[in-house]
Amino acid sequence: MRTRIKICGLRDPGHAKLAAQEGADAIGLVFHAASPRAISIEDAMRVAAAVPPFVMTVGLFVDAPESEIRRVLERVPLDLLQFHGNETPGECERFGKPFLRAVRMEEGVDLVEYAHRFSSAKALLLDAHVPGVPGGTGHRFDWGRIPRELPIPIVLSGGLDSGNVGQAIRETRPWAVDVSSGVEGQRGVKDPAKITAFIRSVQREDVRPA
Ligand SMILES: O=C(O)c1ccccc1N[C@@H]1O[C@H](COP(=O)(O)O)[C@@H](O)[C@H]1O
Repeated sequence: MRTRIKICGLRDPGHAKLAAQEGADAIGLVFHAASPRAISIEDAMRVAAAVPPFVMTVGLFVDAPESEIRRVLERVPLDLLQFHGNETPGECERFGKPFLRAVRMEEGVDLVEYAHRFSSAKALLLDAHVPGVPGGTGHRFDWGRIPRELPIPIVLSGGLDSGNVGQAIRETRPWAVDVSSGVEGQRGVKDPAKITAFIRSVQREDVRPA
C-alpha cells in the first residue's frame, strides 16, 4: 500500500507546488493565530490556488469559533478539515466537510474509544502530547502505543522527519504521515530540500521489500 503524505504549515505557494510535484497528497494550512505557521485568509487563498488537482488542501483549526471557520470556508477552497483541539464530534461535523480528528497521545489515551466516538472522522491523526502546546512541536511519541487493529485509518504525525519516517511506517503501517517541523530549516519556515527528502523517504519505504 502507498503511504499518503501530508505536508503541513505551508505559507508559500511555491512550496505547495513543489510538495505536490514531489508526490505529496495533501498540504496543510494552519488557521491558528498562536502557531509560528499561522496563515491569513488572503495568503491561504494564494497557497490553495497553487495546489494542483487531485492534491488536497487541508485546513487546521484548534478550538476555533464556528464563525471563524465559516469565514475561512467562504474564501479558501478546503477539501478537508483538521481539528487539533478539544472539539466534540458535533463540532467537527457541523460544517458538512470531511475531517480528521487529532489525538494528542497523552498518558492513558484510549484510541479504541476515540475511534468509536469519532467514527464520522475520515481518520484519527496521532500527535505527541506536549503540555500547553496544541501541536506542531516536533516531538515524537511512543509508536508502540498504537493498537494494531483500529476501525479507522490512522495519520501518524509528531516529530517525523526524513530520517525517521521510514521506521515509523514500518512499525505502525499508517494510512498517511503528516509532517511540519521536520521539513523546516528554522521554526515556521519550510525548507524545500527537506520537503523533497521527506517525500523520498516515504516513497523509498513504500517500495522496500517486506
Ligand atoms: O503546525 C502547527 O503549528 C500546529 C499548531 C497547532 C496544532 C497543530 C499543528 N501542527 C500539526 O501538528 C502535527 C505534528 O507536527 P510536527 O511535525 O511535530 O511539527 C502535525 O499534524 C501538524 O499538522
